[in-house]
Amino acid sequence: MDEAITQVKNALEDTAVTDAQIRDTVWNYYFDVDQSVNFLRDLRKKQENKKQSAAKKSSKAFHERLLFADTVTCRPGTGHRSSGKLRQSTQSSPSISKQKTPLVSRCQYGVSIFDGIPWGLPASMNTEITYCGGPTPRMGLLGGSSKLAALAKSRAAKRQQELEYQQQPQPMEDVQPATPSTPSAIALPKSPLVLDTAVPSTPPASGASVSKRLTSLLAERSRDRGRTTSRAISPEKQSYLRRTGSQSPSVSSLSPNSDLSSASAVFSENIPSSFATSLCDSAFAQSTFSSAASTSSSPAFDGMSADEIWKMITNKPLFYLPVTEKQAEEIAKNFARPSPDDIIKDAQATKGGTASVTSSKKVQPQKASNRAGLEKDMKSLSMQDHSVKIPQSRQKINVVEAFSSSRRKLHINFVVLGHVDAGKSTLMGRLLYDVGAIDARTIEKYKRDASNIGKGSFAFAWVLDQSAEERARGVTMDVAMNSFESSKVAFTILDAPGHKDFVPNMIAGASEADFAVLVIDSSPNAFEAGFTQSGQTKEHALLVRSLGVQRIIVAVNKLDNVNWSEFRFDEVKETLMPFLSAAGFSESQTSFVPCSGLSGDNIVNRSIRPELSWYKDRTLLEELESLTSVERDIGAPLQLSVTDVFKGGSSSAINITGRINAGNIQVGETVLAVPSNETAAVKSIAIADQPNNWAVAGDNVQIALSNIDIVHLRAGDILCASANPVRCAKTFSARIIAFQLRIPLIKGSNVLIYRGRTTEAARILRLVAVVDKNTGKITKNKPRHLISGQTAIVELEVIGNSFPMETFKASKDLGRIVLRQDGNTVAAGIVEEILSVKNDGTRD
Ligand SMILES: Nc1nc2c(ncn2[C@@H]2O[C@H](COP(=O)(O)OP(=O)(O)OP(=O)(O)O)[C@@H](O)[C@H]2O)c(=O)[nH]1
Repeated sequence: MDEAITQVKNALEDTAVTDAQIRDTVWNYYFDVDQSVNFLRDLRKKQENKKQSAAKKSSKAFHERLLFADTVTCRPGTGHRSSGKLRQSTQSSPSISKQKTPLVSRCQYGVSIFDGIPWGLPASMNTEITYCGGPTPRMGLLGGSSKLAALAKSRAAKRQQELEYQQQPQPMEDVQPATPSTPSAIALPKSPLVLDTAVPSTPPASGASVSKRLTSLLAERSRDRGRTTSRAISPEKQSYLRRTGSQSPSVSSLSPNSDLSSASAVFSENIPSSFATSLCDSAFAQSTFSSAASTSSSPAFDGMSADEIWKMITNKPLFYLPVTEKQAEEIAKNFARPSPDDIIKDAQATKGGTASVTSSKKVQPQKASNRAGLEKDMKSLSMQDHSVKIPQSRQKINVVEAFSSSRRKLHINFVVLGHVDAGKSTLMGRLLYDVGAIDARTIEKYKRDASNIGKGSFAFAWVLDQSAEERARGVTMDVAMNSFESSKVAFTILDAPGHKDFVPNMIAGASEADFAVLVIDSSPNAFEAGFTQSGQTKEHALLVRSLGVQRIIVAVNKLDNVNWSEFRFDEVKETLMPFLSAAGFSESQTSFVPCSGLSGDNIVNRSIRPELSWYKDRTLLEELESLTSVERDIGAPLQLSVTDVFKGGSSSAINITGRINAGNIQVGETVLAVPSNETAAVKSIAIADQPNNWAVAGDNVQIALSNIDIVHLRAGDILCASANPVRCAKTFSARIIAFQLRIPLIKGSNVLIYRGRTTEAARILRLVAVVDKNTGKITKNKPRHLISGQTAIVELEVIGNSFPMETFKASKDLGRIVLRQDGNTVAAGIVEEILSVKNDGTRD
C-alpha cells in the first residue's frame, strides 16, 4: 500500500491531494497506480472547474442583480410567450428594450404577469410597462409576515449569541462527569444552548455557570415538554398532581438563577407512569426516583423522605383490573391448583408415555421416576439397518451377455394400418380378448356402455380406443398401444388411425414397427373405396414400406359381410398384391388371412364355419408368430426414441417412455438427450411394467431419469450414448420417392419433414438428380421438377428446430423421413448424407 501511495504521489506532483484520498483511491483501484493517478487528476480538475464556475456564477449573479434594476419595456401586441415562469434573461428580444432606470418602478410585478399571453398585451395596457424586478418578497425571509420576520430575527440573534458563547474558553474542571444514577446524568449538549433572551448571553466562567446552564437547559426542555405533551398527561397523573398540590410544569416557576436542585424538581414531577413502572424493575425505578426526590426542593415534598414520597406515589393500584375482589380471590384459587394440561401430562407420564414437563410440585417425584425409566429405555435402544445395501459404485453389466444368457421372449412391435373403418381396432380387440389379455367382464362392460350410446358394434374397438372422444366418434385418432404375449413372442400392438387427418400419427406408429398388419374391409365397395387414390390403403402401405417395414400381413376383414366368399378374398388379394410388390413388399414377406374381427374367425382360433372351410392356412396369430427373428444390433451405441415424457410417480425423477432402436441401456448409466445436449442418469428401467436392470434394442421401456430438467426432453428426442452423440442436421441430402402429387415438387418447395414422432418445417434446396428406382442410376441431373412416382436425390434444409437425424446407413430408424405438403404425403425417403449440422442444443 505504502509503495503504491508513494508512486501515486510522485506521479501526481500535487500537494493538494491528501494521503487519505490517495489511500482510498489506491484501495478502490486495487493498487493500480495508473488508474489511481488518472482518477485523482480528474478529481482535481473537476474541483478546479467547480471553483471556477462558482466564481463565475457569483459574478454573474452580481451582474444579474444589476440587470434586475434595468427597465424592460414591452410593446403591446408583440406576444411575448414564455413558460409562465419569471425569467431573468440577459438577452434582449425585438419586443423588449432595456433602459437604465432607477430601482423605483411603476409596475411592482413586472413582465411575469404577461408571460404566457399568446395574443400580446391588451389594448387597455397600451402603455409602457417598466420592469422593475421579479416578485421578490417584500419583507425578505418568510414572505412578508412581520411576526415571522421578527421570529427569524430573534433566532439569528440567538445563533449569534451561541456562536459568541462557543468562542468563550470554558474550564473543563467545572463540568462534572455524568453518572447514570443521578438526574444530573443528563449529558450536556455540546451544541449551543438556546437560551431565553433574559438569560445573560455570556455565562460566567465559574462553577455556577454549569448549574445555570443545566437549569436553563432543563427549563427549556420542560417548556418544550409542556408545549408538546400537555395534552398527553394521563388522568392518573393529573389526579396525582392535584392530590400533591403540584403545579403542572411551568417554565415561569424556574428562574434563570435557579440552582441544580430546583432543576431536579422538574424531574420529580415527572413520575414514572404506571406502564413504565410495570415494565421496569420496581427497585430500579424506586432508587432512581428517590435520588431525584431527595435533591428536590419542591414544596410538594417538604419534610418528606424519598421513601415516603415513593410510597405516597405508588400507594395506589397501578392497574385497575375489571374484577371484583371475590373474582380476584377465585382467580387466585385457580392458579393454586395444577392446570388441566398438567393433569393430562402427568397421567400420560404415569402410563409410561412421554415424559411430561409440568410446573406442578405434586407430580414432580412421579415425573422424575418416569424420566429415569425413559433414559434407561433410550440407552437400551439400538438402531438396525433393514434397508437394502446399495453398492457405492454400481457394477457395470455386460448387457449383451446378460441378454444372450437370459430366456427372454422376442419383443416385436407391429403397426395396424388400413383405410378408415376397415375394422382395425375391432380386430385387435378381438385378438386381445381371444389370447386372454382382456377378460370377458371388461368386454361385457364395453358392450353395455357402447350399446348405451348406440355404438354396440364398437365394443371390441374400445379395448384400444380409450379416449372419450374416440369412443364417441367411433374413430381412432392417435396411436394406441397394447401388448400381449404368445408362447414365443412378446407383441406390442400399435393401432394407427385410419382417417386421413391423422396420417402423421400413423407415421409415428409405423416408424416404431417391425412389421405391419394391413386391414382390408372386404365388404362390397368398401375395399374399392379404400384402394382408390384418396383412400388410405395405398398411402399407408407406401408409407410403412418407406419407413423400413418389409413384412406385411394383410387381414382380409369383415368377410362375414360377403358370406365368407372365397371369390371376394381372391379378388382382394389379386388386386392388392401387384400394388404391394410395386411398393417394395416381396411376395414371400406378404401373407393374406381371411377373417372377421367381429366374429373372431381366423384371428386366434381357426374358423370352424363350413363356409370358410376353403381356407386351410394360418390364422392371424400364427402369421404373427411366424416372424421369429428380427435383425437388431444390441451391442451398438445406444439410440432410444422417446415417445412420451412425464413427471410423476413416487420419485421426483423425469419419466420417459420409448423404444430402443439400437444398443442397450442399464441402470446407473449416463445418457445424452438430443437435441438438448443435456446428460441424464438412468435411475430405473421398466419393461412392460416390470423393473429391470437393463434393456436392449427392440424393448419398449419406461425409464426414470435424474439430473435433468423436464424442459430438456420431448417426444421425438433421442437418448444416446454420450460418446456417440446423434447428430442434428441443418442441411442434408436424401433419396426420395415422390407419391401421388397434385403439383410437381420444385426447388424451394416448402414441406414438413416427419421423422418418427418429430415434425419440422423444411425447404427443398436443390433437386440434384432423378434416379432409376430399380437400378439406382442417375437418369437426369438437376431436374426442374419432380412428378408422381419419380425417385430423386434432393437437398433439404431444416428451417424449423433442429432434430436428431442420422444417415440411413448409420441408423435405419433415424435415417428415414416422410415429406408432406398441405395434409398430403408427397414423398418418403432415406437420408443419404448430412451436409451441415446444428447441434447447439437450442429449440423454440
Ligand atoms: N360386419 C363386421 N363389422 C366389423 C368387423 N370388424 C369391424 N366391424 C365394424 O366396423 C366398424 C369400424 O370398426 P373399427 O374397429 O372402429 O374400425 P377401425 O378401422 O379401427 O376405424 P378407424 O381406426 O377409426 O379407422 C365398427 O362398426 C365395427 O363393428 C367385422 O369383422 N365384421
